[in-house]
Amino acid sequence: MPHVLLIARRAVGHLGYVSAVRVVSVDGVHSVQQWPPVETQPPQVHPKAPEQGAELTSHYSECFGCGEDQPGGLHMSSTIGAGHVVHSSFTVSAEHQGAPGLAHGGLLSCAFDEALGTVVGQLLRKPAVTGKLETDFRRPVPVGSTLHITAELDGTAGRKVYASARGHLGAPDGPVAVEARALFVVVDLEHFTEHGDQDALKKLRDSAREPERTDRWDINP
Ligand SMILES: CCCCCCCC(=O)SCCNC(=O)CCNC(=O)[C@H](O)C(C)(C)COP(=O)(O)OP(=O)(O)OC[C@H]1O[C@@H](n2cnc3c(N)ncnc32)[C@H](O)[C@@H]1OP(=O)(O)O
Repeated sequence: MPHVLLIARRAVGHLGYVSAVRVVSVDGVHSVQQWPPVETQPPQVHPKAPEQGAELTSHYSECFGCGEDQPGGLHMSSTIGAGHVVHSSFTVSAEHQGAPGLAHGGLLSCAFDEALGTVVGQLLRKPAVTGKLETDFRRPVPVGSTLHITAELDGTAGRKVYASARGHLGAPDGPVAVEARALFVVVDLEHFTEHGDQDALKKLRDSAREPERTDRWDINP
């Protein structure tokens, strides 16, 4: 099935910043999508965002995506890249199978949610949650392989943050197996205090007081 993906990025004068046009051709049927779907402003990286090359620690030890205390989790690791980019890696294990020997698509979407959430949270340092996540599965991802995911901030529009990511199979320059785009929405702390687990939030808040853990609380409590 032929897929053609073309991403063109341009500055739109003083009105806005990013306009990426995504052209997809599937079996001769063409559809043109603009990404981000609305006019956006350039992402404002927080002055306290980790510097390029910084290896990120988990924002919450029980997070399914990156938590070290989550035995069934994805145990993803991430590093800050150049510009508005975070590099993450995810190794597919037998627990992540859908078909025999192949990663489950939902698990792969989860890995992208994590990678995209990481670029948003770590670079903007505002609590934000996924509002919409769209994933294109382009190649099967076998058990034992590692996906090298590059996630990038594409722009902001008020509380809306747009980010996209590509997952390369086996190596950072390997073939693209999965792509994803997401809308994150910046939320107040009440989002977590009203709907989340109060005890776990208190534990997280307390651990954020430890000097080496000050990175945790302001990202995604
Ligand atoms: C470092 C961290 C890594 C973590 C990675 C993992 C991240 C996650 O998985 S978070 C968990 C999954 N997500 C959630 O549980 C979110 C559940 N949803 C919600 O709480 C709410 O719907 C929420 C907060 C997204 C939006 O609600 P609310 O705050 O009332 O804002 P609302 O006015 O509806 O939306 C804000 C804007 O976003 C737009 N928007 C919201 N959802 C969507 C959507 N699905 N599609 C398109 N636009 C949307 C709205 O149209 C609105 O746009 P505008 O400002 O132009 O009017």
